[in-house]
Amino acid sequence: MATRVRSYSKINLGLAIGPARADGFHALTTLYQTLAAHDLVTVAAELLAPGAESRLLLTTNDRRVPTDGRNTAWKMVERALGELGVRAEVSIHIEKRLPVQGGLGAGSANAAAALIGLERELGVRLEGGARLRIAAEVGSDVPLFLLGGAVLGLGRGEEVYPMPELPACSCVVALPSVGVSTPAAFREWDTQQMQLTAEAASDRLKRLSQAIAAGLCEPHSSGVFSASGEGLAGNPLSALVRTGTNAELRNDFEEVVFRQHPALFQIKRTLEGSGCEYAALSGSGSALFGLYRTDDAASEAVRRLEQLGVASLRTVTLPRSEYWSGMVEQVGSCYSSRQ
Ligand SMILES: C[C@](O)(CO)[C@H](O)COP(=O)(O)OP(=O)(O)OC[C@H]1O[C@@H](n2ccc(N)nc2=O)[C@H](O)[C@@H]1O
Ligand SMILES: Nc1ncnc2c1ncn2[C@@H]1O[C@H](COP(=O)(O)OP(=O)(O)OP(=O)(O)O)[C@@H](O)[C@H]1O
Repeated sequence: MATRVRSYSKINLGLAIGPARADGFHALTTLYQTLAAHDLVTVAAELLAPGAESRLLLTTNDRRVPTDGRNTAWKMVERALGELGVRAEVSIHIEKRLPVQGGLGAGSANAAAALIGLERELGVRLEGGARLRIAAEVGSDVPLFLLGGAVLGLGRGEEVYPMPELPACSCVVALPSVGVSTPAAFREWDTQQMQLTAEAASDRLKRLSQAIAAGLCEPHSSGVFSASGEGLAGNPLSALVRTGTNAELRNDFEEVVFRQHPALFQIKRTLEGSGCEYAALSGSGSALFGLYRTDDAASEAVRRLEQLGVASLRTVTLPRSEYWSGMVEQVGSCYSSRQ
């Protein structure tokens, strides 16, 4: 038997970049939201006798994905076996459906999915704190995938806090053909922001935190919350975006990435057409997303992107309960392609 795990993606509803830290990372405040669009990660694992060496085999349908110790899923499994103090033979197959270097956290999600598959296969579960710790060692974006739904990311993005559920809504992700390197985007940010004092850089983080808190609080504090509104109307996501748009909900990477790739700004404008609640770059890009009030509005966005010659995918935002309920499936053979 093997375990197949839906390795869901994320967008960053807002992302503020703070000062560069001594360890080479940047302080961040970000609001992650998981999406239903996913890769498939299939794990088969068997315990080995004490004294044997662990054996890992990683395969994938995408030539750009490393199949050795550089792969995020490999790193995660190696660390998890070490933490559990066991030896095992582990096969991982990654069926890539999401873009590589897209800003959708696909590689990071693969790492979390591999851990979840491994635990299922071995019938063990790492303690919660240890899971988050090794996830953070593998990458700043990995821990969010151990929570799912709407997640606040602090520190370098690895310090994660579950936020109130935001109801699912239609999402269109535009997939420009360029890839953006995350470290290069951070370096470019530093070059552009050299004149900013550390205090001013920290203030950016605070302003986004305040926008998130104010937005998530608004439907409750104003007494207008209603589940009966059409699409996004009257829900906390809508309130967040409405409050945030007037304040600080944005992605700082846009300042860097749009300058280097002006076509991406054009795509954001296209996503912002009728019925769009909010559109932004995700992470360091190159993917951009738009959130829509209705399915018709999302279809219209896809059509307009097609006219521009830009590929896209239609998906929905994935609240935490749905993130976990549909994630795992037991399969007969490791590489079966049934979905
Ligand atoms: C841009 C985002 O996708 C936003 O969600 C993430 O911050 C990136 O997370 P990730 O891909 O998991 O990134 P990591 O693998 O941890 O880091 C890759 C590289 O990006 C830079 N990096 C990353 C995160 C951060 N807070 N500051 C940084 O400066 C560092 O140069 C680091 O070596
Ligand atoms: N499991 C994996 N899947 C995809 N890429 C991987 C994986 N493991 C390592 N990599 C390497 O990581 C690089 C970035 O991958 P990824 O697709 O996660 O970027 P991303 O979508 O920009 O993620 P993020 O939003 O976290 O910045 C790739 O160029 C690839 O060489």
